[in-house]
Amino acid sequence: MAILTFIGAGQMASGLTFPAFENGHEIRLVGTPLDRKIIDRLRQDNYHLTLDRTLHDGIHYYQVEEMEKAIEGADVIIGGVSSFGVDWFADEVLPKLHKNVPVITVTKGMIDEPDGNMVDFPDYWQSTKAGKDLNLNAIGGPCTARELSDHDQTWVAFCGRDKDTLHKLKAIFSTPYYHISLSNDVKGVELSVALKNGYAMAVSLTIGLTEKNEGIGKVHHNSEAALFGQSVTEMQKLLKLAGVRDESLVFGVGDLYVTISGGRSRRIGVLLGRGYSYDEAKEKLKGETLEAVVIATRTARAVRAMAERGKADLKDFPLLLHVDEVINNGKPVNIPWQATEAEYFE
Ligand SMILES: NC(=O)C1=CN([C@@H]2O[C@H](COP(=O)(O)OP(=O)(O)OC[C@H]3O[C@@H](n4cnc5c(N)ncnc54)[C@H](OP(=O)(O)O)[C@@H]3O)[C@@H](O)[C@H]2O)C=CC1
Ligand SMILES: O=C(CO)COP(=O)(O)O
Repeated sequence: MAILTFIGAGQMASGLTFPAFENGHEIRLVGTPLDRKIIDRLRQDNYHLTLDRTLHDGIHYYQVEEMEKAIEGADVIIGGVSSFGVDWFADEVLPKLHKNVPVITVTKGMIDEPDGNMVDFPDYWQSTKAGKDLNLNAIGGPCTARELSDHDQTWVAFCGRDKDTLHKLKAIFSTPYYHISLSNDVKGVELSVALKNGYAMAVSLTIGLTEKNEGIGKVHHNSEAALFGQSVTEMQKLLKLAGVRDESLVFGVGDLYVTISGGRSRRIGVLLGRGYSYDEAKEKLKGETLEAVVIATRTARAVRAMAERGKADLKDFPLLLHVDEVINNGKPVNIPWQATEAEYFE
């Protein structure tokens, strides 16, 4: 039995307690300063307010000021914040961790540098004073927290630099419904699953457009599939520009599928497709964790920076740049269909 301390009691970290608890481990779930109500309610009856599921009885719950107590004696630390909590995690959590205790995080996202270099979060944390000696790993791939909580068959990748650590982490979390591939291409896996958020929003524009033209509830799959293909093409080019391994794309592609089917990034795309402005859509989804807009903005900025330096061709990214225009410049949705046509000759 291992002691697992989850920091951040959002939906994903809390969903991950299911496989971990069922494998017999001691679970300590610590809320961030924003999770106070979630922890209060969990302490009453194990019901998680935003996950909308009841966690296993026997999990230990901690408010943020009890974090150090929860970290004491832990064998693994699981980071559960969203991309909006990355700096809080760097400033408030990393300095409290011991370098021989592995960390694994669920956070998806990336930071773009002025030259267009895209930095994944494990690398970002590793570059901080408190993070430089830590053993930082991450989870990427298609996984919605509620479906994992419901024991739906789930397939993810654990990535990190040390093979033995990854095998140890896999043994802790692996169950007959939680399937874990391993990779040491941290940047590849993490960028792939981050990029898909912006593209899930882009594909979902077609869902909203269909509803706008033909009525709510009307569904067409051709247009969704067309932009799915275009998204994969653009993601593949982005990963190539980032210099990562080809096989890491597959985790982002699976993630794109699940996010279009049932993610929060879908909801904003659908509203934009229906004709709401970005501000109106944001207002309608107030309180939701919407990472897609930040990711699409950062990715478009990175592509433009690389294009200025002659490293990328803007013509390769019509969908990304259109989404960026819609959310950041108020342009109406007008999918650049012609630009998605390609010619492939040997
Ligand atoms: N690796 C994987 O398998 C998967 C990962 N994800 C990713 O996991 C991350 C968390 O998603 P999810 O749990 O669904 O989101 P939630 O919104 O449920 O939880 C987000 C967590 O981050 C905290 N947080 C947000 N902003 C801040 C801040 N400024 N400072 C400190 N803490 C903050 C939240 O507090 P509060 O709840 O009060 O906002 C909460 O603890 C996301 O990056 C998401 O993309 C998602 C699916 C699968
Ligand atoms: O990452 C996800 C599933 O793997 C969920 O994405 P959303 O943040 O869009 O809900």
